[in-house]
Amino acid sequence: MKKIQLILFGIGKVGSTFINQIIQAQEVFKQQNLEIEIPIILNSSTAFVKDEGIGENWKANFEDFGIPYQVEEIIDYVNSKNWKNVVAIDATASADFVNNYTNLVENAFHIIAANKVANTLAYDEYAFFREVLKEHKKHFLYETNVGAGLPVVETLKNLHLSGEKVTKIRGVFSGSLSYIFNTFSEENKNFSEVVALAESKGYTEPDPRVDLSGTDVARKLLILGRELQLSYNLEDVVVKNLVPAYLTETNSVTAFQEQITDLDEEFQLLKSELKENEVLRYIGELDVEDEVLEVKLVKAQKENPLGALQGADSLFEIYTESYGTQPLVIQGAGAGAAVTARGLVSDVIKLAERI
Ligand SMILES: NC(=O)C1=CN([C@@H]2O[C@H](COP(=O)(O)OP(=O)(O)OC[C@H]3O[C@@H](n4cnc5c(N)ncnc54)[C@H](O)[C@@H]3O)[C@@H](O)[C@H]2O)C=CC1
Ligand SMILES: N[C@@H](CC=O)C(=O)O
Repeated sequence: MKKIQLILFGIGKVGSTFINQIIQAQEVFKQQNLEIEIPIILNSSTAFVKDEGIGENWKANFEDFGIPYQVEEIIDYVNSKNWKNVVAIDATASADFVNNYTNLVENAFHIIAANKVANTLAYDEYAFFREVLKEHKKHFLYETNVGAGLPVVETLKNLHLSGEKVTKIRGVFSGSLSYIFNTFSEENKNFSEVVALAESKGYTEPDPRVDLSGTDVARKLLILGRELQLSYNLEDVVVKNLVPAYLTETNSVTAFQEQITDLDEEFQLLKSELKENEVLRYIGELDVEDEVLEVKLVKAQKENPLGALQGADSLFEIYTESYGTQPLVIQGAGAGAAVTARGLVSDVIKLAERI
């Protein structure tokens, strides 16, 4: 039996769903000769440790027996246990936490991340971390960075590494914005109400401005570009920001949520300009040949693939030399705790096959 210890950073919507999926899938893991445990769970200030695995009562135990921690103490503790296969799961959205990645890898942790920050650092830092991984022979998996549980990163990587020339990637990369524009186009609700609904369903980032500003889609575009070994930076992506400057940086998330009604009038106007068979779509496009990375709001006809999307579905069209005029298409729920957590579990299984 191969034993794997998961150290879970971030027990919000995705992290807590991940714990429950891991607990519920124990029998399936056993059939694959795997014993997968989560001995440590952490939020930004508190850790709960149980060497044999946290078990079903983890929430109550975290509240009752959680202790303050420093990441360095967690690393020392894990080292003292001599566990053979240790994986840090990053289910935070934290840029600060990413500063620990190198230290974790140097201390024998593999990393699986839903957090997109490490893959969108300045190119030099991104490349440096790849070197650290190579030097320490550790794995870093992040399928959920793009399209939540959809197999986008691996598909693109496989195409590229098999010598297929990818010419363009285009689509609706944001599950939350897909949901927002689907609902806003079809229902008689203010834009601000629809954003609040998307937040309540767990589709947005912890700070919804990361979605509405285009940053989340720009990150995904950059991550895909870097899978094609293109050394772009976030600044290379031309982005249509839906959040006005005065709501972008200076206000807290709560203050933004209180002021988001300021956007209602502008979006109502945009909606009134739509023809009957049109919907708004926030799309990403990477044109490899023309070196264009762009995130923009467009009008799409309901009967074409972009316009026909439902719910929080994302759509990725990959154009290559072999998939010329008819692209390879990956479509499905692009956000939500259940699909994202399952994507993390699937990365754990992939990692287990490699170690
Ligand atoms: N919600 C979704 O549909 C998807 C989310 N993701 C990514 O998953 C990550 C988590 O998203 P959610 O669960 O929705 O967010 P969330 O806000 O519900 O949870 C984040 C958790 O991280 C914790 N945290 C923050 N800083 C930390 C630190 N330094 N150390 C340890 N814990 C820390 C917070 O206390 C919170 O428990 C984000 O990076 C997001 O981009 C990726 C794909 C889809
Ligand atoms: N907020 C993101 C979640 C997945 O990455 C999105 O809306 O797509």
